[in-house]
Amino acid sequence: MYGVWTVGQVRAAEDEALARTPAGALMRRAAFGVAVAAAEVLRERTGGVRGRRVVLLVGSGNNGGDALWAGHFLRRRGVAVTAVLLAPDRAHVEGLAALRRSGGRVGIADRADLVIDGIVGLSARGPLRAEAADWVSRLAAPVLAVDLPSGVDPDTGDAPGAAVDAAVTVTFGARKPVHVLSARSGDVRVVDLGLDLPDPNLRVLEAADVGRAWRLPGPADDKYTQGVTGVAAGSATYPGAAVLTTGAAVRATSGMVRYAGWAADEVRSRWPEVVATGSVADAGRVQAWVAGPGLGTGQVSRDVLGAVLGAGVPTCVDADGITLLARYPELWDRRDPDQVVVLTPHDREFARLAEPLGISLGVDRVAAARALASRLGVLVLLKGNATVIAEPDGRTLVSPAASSWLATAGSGDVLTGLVGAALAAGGDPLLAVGCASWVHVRAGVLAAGGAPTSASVVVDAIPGAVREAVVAAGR
Ligand SMILES: NC(=O)C1=CN([C@@H]2O[C@H](COP(=O)(O)OP(=O)(O)OC[C@H]3O[C@@H](n4cnc5c(N)ncnc54)[C@H](O)[C@@H]3O)[C@@H](O)[C@H]2O)[C@@H](O)CC1
Ligand SMILES: [K+]
Repeated sequence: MYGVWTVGQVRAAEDEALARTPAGALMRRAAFGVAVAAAEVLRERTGGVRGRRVVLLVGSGNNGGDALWAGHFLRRRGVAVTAVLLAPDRAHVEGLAALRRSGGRVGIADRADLVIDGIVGLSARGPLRAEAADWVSRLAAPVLAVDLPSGVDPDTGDAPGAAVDAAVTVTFGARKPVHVLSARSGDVRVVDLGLDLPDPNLRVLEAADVGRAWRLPGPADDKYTQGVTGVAAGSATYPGAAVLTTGAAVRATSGMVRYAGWAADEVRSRWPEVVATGSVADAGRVQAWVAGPGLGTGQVSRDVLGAVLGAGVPTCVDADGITLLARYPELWDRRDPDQVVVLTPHDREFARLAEPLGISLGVDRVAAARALASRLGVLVLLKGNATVIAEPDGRTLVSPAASSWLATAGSGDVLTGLVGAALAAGGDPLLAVGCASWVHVRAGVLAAGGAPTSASVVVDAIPGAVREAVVAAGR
C-alpha cells in the first residue's frame, strides 16, 4: 500500500523541509533524481546516454528550475542538452547559470531523444497558456515529466486542455493525486526529500496487500465457510450480465455462488457449479448479495432489489440497481442499517443518483465520490479510467488504470461479481472492495496481453490475477 498526498499537504511538508536545509539543496536533489531517471530512459530507448539529445521545456517557476538543473547533471554525462525557455526573462536564474556553465545550449530545438517537461509543476492552474500548449501539442519524442505532466491538474488529474502525455514522471517527496488519477503520468518514480508527511489523503493497494487480504481456503473450510455470494442479475433480455457477474464470483473464490433470477438456465449451463434459482426468496443463505447488472427497472426488478437490500447481509448494487435507487428512493428504507451497501456507478449512474442530492460529478472525482458516500452512508466505487473507492468516513482508495482494455462491454458486470465475492469473504469492506478492484484491473491486463479482449476473457483471467497477488504476499 502506498499513500498519496494533496498539493496542500506536500507544500506544508516542503516548507518545513526547506526551512531546515541549505538554500537550493532540495531542488538539486530533486533535479538529480530527474537526471538519473532521464539517463535510464535514454539507455532503455536508445541503448546509451553519451551523445544523446535532450530538450528541456522550461517554464517560469521552480519546475523549470528542476529541469535546468537536471540538464546540468545530464551535460556532465555527455548528453547534448538544449533548453527552450517559455518565459526567458523569468527562467530560474541559478538553474540557467548551471546549465550554461556545463555547456548546455539555450534556443529552439529540433530533434530530441527525450523531452524533459519542466513547464509547470505544483503551482499549475487551469489549462496551459497558448505557447506552452503549442509546444505540448507538437511533441513527438518521449517525455519525462518533472513532478507532473504539465497541463494536468495536480489535485484532480483533470486535463482541461492540451497536456503532456508522459512516459515517465519523476515526482518529489510524495505522490500527489495526479499520479494515480491520470494515466498521463506514465510510470511514476518518487525522489525522497525526507518530508515529514501527515496521514495520506488517498491510498493505493499493491499486489502484496491484495494477496494478504484475499480469502484462501484452509484445511477446516468447506464450500459454505468461505463466504457464499448471491447474484441477482440478468433478465430475459440480458442473460449475459448474469453469466458474467456470476462467473466473476465463481472464478474469484472457491466458496459457493448462488444465482437468483430469470437467467438461471443460462447461468447453469455456463457455470454448472452455481446453485441457480428463480427468486431471491428461494436462493438460500448467502454472506453477500450483488444486484443490478442487466436486471431491468420494472416492478419485479424493484422487488428483487428490495429483497436483496433487506436480506441482512452486505450488498453491492450496480447498473439497473442504481437506476432503481435513483428512481425509487424509498427502496433505501429496506436497507439493514448494520450492513454495508456498496454502489458501483459509472459517471451517468453517479449523476442519476447524486444530482437530486445536490452533488455534481465535476472534475474532482475523489471529492464527488466522498460526498455521495457520506450523504448516503454507503461505500461508493466510482468507475473510470482510475477507480475511486470512498467510504462514508472519508477513507479512500484509488485503483489507477493499468491499461484501457477494460473499456469493454460487460467489464462492469465482472467487477460487480468480484466485489460480491470479496464482500462475502468478510473483513473490512473498503479493503474487500479495493482488492476486488485491483484484481479486476490486473485481470484486464492479463486478459488483453496487449490486444483487444472481452469481458468473458477477463473472467477467465481472474484466477491468474489472484495468483499474482497471493505470490506477491508470499502465501
Ligand atoms: N518547494 C520545494 O520544496 C520544491 C519544489 N520543487 C519544484 O518546484 C515546483 C513548484 O514550483 P513553483 O511553485 O515555482 O511553481 P511551478 O513551477 O509549478 O509553476 C509556476 C509558474 O508557472 C506559471 N503557470 C501557472 N499555471 C500555468 C499554466 N496553466 N500555463 C503556463 N504557465 C503556468 C506561473 O505563472 C508560474 O510562474 C514543483 O512542482 C517542483 O517541480 C522541487 O525543486 C523540489 C523542492
Ligand atoms: K512538469
